[in-house]
Amino acid sequence: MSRSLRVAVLGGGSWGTSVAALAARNTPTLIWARDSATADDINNNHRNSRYLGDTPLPDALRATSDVAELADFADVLAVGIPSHAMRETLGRIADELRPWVPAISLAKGLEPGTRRRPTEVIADCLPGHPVGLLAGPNIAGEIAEGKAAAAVIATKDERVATALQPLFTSKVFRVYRNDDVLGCELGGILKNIVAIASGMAEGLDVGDNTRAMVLSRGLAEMTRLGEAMGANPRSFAGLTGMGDLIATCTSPRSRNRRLGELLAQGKTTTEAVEALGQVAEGAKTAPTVLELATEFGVRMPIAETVAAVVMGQMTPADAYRGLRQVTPGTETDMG
Ligand SMILES: NC(=O)C1=CN([C@@H]2O[C@H](COP(=O)(O)OP(=O)(O)OC[C@H]3O[C@@H](n4cnc5c(N)ncnc54)[C@H](OP(=O)(O)O)[C@@H]3O)[C@@H](O)[C@H]2O)C=CC1
Ligand SMILES: O=C(CO)COP(=O)(O)O
Repeated sequence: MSRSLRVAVLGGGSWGTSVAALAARNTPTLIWARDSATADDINNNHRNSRYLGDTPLPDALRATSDVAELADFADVLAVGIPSHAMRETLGRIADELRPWVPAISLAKGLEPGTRRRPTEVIADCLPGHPVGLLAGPNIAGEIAEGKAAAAVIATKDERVATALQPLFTSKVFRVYRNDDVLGCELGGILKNIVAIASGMAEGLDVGDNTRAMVLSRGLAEMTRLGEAMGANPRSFAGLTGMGDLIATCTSPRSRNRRLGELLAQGKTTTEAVEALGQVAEGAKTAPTVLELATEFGVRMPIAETVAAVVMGQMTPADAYRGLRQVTPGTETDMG
């Protein structure tokens, strides 16, 4: 009988660790954290105290801060590095990986400067490797605590998706397949921007009706951009679109939503990011998405407004005054 596929996770933050914990319950799993103290904490205490507090991790999960050891171990690579640092980190492992190893992105942001999606960055850095992503409404702390959820593995290759599905599945974590990589990836990336708007709504106490408007119209502009870029609009109604939008916009544990709240309290973006101590991809992604919107000729008033706030060009209160002033078109045209 062939041995089970070994999962290597690049990135020892909250999501990389939570995904590694899922995999470690099914198959041998090794996680790489650049900070050796994090690797030691996982190996010795079965915790990642910095990112997941006291939540216990499986005893079987092993950690390293040596990329070569991770590359040597990998039958499957899951990449849990924030988008802005993914290229540099993959560059350290690219030559060491066996060429057939599939690489699955866990990230939900665009690379600043290039506007490339994480799966595109992976394809640039690991040419020839099967590429895909895992996404959905998955607030890391909840997954690590064993709360029930579902996600999607998106790849173009059905056989790869089918091989990967059981590695991350548990009794309480259901993994679907979708071949619309673009749509699934954009859902996770774009919802972070709407989550910042939702956090600002919370901080400004504008009310639940206003927040529902922002979520619905946010989903409309996410879908509009996705469709213009060639994604399947139905993906935006699924787990990686509406599902993740609802989780991130409503969860007090979402970093993007918290960023919005901090901005509404009068913090600058730099102060808010520092106060979070964890990545909130929407802050860098919002201005980058506007470049895509221009390229594809799509109107994105919510992204425009969030970008103006994170760049310090508008206050959250003015943003909400502005959003209320958008001239409504036909709803189903998503205008
Ligand atoms: N947390 C969540 O609920 C979810 C997050 N995601 C996505 O997962 C991705 C990873 O985020 P997440 O784990 O949450 O982030 P965290 O902020 O929890 O952790 C970030 C991790 O990335 C590492 N890192 C940061 N900069 C670099 C760098 N320059 N080189 C190498 N490593 C670096 C950090 O290392 P160090 O500790 O040494 O700084 C840390 O291990 C993001 O794209 C996020 O949107 C997706 C689904 C759920
Ligand atoms: O993507 C997420 C949940 O699916 C996590 O969102 P935050 O990065 O806002 O915490």
